[in-house]
Amino acid sequence: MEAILAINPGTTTTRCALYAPRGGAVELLAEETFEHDEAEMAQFSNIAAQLDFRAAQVAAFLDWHPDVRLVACAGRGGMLTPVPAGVIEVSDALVAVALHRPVYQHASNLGAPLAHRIASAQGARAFIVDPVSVDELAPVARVSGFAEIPRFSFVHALNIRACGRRLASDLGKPFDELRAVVAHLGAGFSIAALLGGRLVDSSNRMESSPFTPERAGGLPPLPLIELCYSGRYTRQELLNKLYGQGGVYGLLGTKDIRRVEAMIAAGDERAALVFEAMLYQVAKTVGAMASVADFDLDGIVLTGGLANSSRVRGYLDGKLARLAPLFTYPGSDECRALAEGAARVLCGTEQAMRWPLAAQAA
Ligand SMILES: Nc1ncnc2c1ncn2[C@@H]1O[C@H](COP(=O)(O)OP(=O)(O)O)[C@@H](O)[C@H]1O
Ligand SMILES: CCCC(=O)OP(=O)(O)O
Repeated sequence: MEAILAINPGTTTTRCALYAPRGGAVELLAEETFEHDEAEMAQFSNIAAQLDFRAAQVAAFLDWHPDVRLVACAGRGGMLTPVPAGVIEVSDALVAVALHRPVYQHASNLGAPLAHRIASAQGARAFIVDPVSVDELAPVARVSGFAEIPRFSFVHALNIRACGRRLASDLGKPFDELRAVVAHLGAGFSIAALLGGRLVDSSNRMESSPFTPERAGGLPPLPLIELCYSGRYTRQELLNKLYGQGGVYGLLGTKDIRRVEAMIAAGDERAALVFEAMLYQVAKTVGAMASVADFDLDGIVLTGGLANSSRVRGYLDGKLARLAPLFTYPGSDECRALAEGAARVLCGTEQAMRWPLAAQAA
């Protein structure tokens, strides 16, 4: 049976799924999540060094399904240089950038190399879809008050655009006419204004943004500069405090919001304050993105792991319901979104871009 393999490498997991293409849509055949504990990952000096380890797991997953013939592999795209939204065909040059010259280190940089390796072995095509380096910021959104550091985009483009498509379909509206704010609330958050199918502005984990279960979010710059020069921490220690060990983890010692809710239920007032502060910052950022849309919205979408929580939904509904109708699409089915991107290319409804993209080659 013909199938598309989707590969989503995350910090602590490698998710794989097989889908049968059905025109531009897909049907799930099988899925597997390989969990990687911290001790296991500590043996690798950097993300690129994890490639063989993760490739072996994806190969094992494929061995469990000998009846499928791959027509395409779609990997989650990484922290590349800025690209438009859409599907990009993976080439040797793209693999080299993702592995050796990414803009930042992130597990998603392995999506292109993994897809390319497996597709090449099976004579299939390899793609990445809506990588986290999608940058469709409007010119006005790029200007900061410091010429050397303009605003830029790193965003959960894959899930946010998939949610936009789903909202458009639920509202019976074309995607390219949709006006929405989508709040992706996972281990990291991205809150984006999606106007006419474009991510014209978004909060960015690298700059001012709400704190998350594991990321510190936007911090006052002057104390941060002082801390950088204080000698108290190495560069890597500070980076870890901002990404991975910041946010709720740094404040309460857990990244699991279900545990935080249990602490609140047991009467922990500090946990209640931190939980509220995180969502208060989310609501403020949704409001900012609503202003980008001139407060003229078809809907606000809550998605990602935190959207499973009725306490999270209740708080944000109380703050935001007057702005626009709220829609909840819990979790993030990124493997399906990857496979759907590949399926759209295979059936000819979307063209894959070639790397290097025209703007980069110029
Ligand atoms: N039912 C739930 N209630 C509250 N929080 C949840 C629930 N399910 C998942 N979460 C939280 O969502 C976060 C992970 O989100 P997820 O989108 O799965 O992560 P990732 O960004 O790694 O893909 C964790 O902080 C987790 O505790
Ligand atoms: C949006 C940048 C990529 C990112 O932070 O992804 P995760 O939250 O999935 O780690």
